[in-house]
Amino acid sequence: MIAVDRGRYTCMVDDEPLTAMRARELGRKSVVVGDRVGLVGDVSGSTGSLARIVRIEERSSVLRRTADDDDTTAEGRLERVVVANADQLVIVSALADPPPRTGFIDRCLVAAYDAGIVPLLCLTKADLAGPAEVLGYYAELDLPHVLTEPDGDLSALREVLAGRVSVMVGHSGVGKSTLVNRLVPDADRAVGVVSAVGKGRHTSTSAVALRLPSKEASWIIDTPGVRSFGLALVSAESLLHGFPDLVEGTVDCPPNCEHTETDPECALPAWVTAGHADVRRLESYRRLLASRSGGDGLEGPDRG
Ligand SMILES: Nc1nc2c(ncn2[C@@H]2O[C@H](COP(=O)(O)OP(=O)(O)OP(=O)(O)O)[C@@H](O)[C@H]2O)c(=O)[nH]1
Ligand SMILES: [Zn+2]
Repeated sequence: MIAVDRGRYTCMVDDEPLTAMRARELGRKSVVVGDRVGLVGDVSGSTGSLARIVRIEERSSVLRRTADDDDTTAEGRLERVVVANADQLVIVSALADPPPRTGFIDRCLVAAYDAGIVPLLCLTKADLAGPAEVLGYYAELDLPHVLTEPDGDLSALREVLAGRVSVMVGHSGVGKSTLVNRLVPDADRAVGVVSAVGKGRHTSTSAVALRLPSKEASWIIDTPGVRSFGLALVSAESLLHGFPDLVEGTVDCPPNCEHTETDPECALPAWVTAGHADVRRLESYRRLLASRSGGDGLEGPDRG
C-alpha cells in the first residue's frame, strides 16, 4: 500500500496503482503505507467497484511514534504506526538554513533503532556550510551519511537507496521535496496517483511511497505529516540504543539505572568526563529522556 487518503488506499498490483478500501474483516487494524495487503474483489479495476483489503501481511519493521512530547492528551499519548516494512530511515538535515539540530537527529536515531531499521544521515545544502561539526558530533557512531547540494551528483544517495524501502524525515525547509523531485523525475505522475483519490501531496499529511526509477525495486516514503518522533512509549533502555557510543559507559551503573542527573550512582558522567565520549551526547540523551517523561527537557535549541 503506497498512499492513503480519506479511506481510499492506493495499492500497487502488478506495478499498477489500484484504489481499494478496507474490508470490515480488518476490524480496527490500521493499514499503513508500506503494508503488504491481501485484496479481494475487483483487482483489475475494470468494473468500477472498489477492491477490498482483507488482510495485512506480517510486518518486517514498524516505524512508530506518539504525538509530540508536549501533547499530553490521551490522544497525544496514542502510538501511531507511521510506516510498515521500511528498511532505512533517511534523516534529512540541512547544514545551514535551517541549521542542523542534533537533538532532532538523535531523536530520529532512537526511532530507527527502536524500529529495527538502519539510519542514514542525509546532509543537504552542502553548498552553504561544511559537515565537520555535525559529523564530529557523531564521530563515535557508525552512522552512514551522504552530502547533497543543488546541482551536485546524487549518485551516492541513489546508491544507498537502491533496492531498499527508505523513509524520509526532516524538518520543514531542509530540502526534502527538492530531493524527491530530483530522485523521482516523474514524481508528478506518482503524485497524480494520490491526487486522483483526493487532495494533492502538498496538503496531505500522511505518508506517500514513491518508486525510484532504478533496476532494483527502490521506494522512498515521504512523510509530510511527521515533523518529529514522540518517544513517549520508548523505554529508557531502548532510548540508550540510539546512543551506542554511551553504552559502554553504563556497565558499572546499578541495575535499573536510567542514567538521569538524579541517579546518584550513575557511572556515565565520570566515564564521559574521563574523555570516553562527547559530553553533548550525554546531555542529548538526558534531554530526550526528560522530554519523554513529560519533564522540562523541551526547551533549548536542540528540541527535536
Ligand atoms: N542552497 C541550497 N538550497 C536548497 C538545497 N536544497 C533545497 N534548497 C532550498 O531550500 C528551500 C526548501 O526546500 P524544500 O525542498 O521545499 O524543503 P522541504 O524539506 O521539502 O520543506 P517542506 O516542504 O516545508 O517540508 C527551497 O527554497 C529550496 O530551493 C540545497 O542543497 N542548497
Ligand atoms: Zn547510569
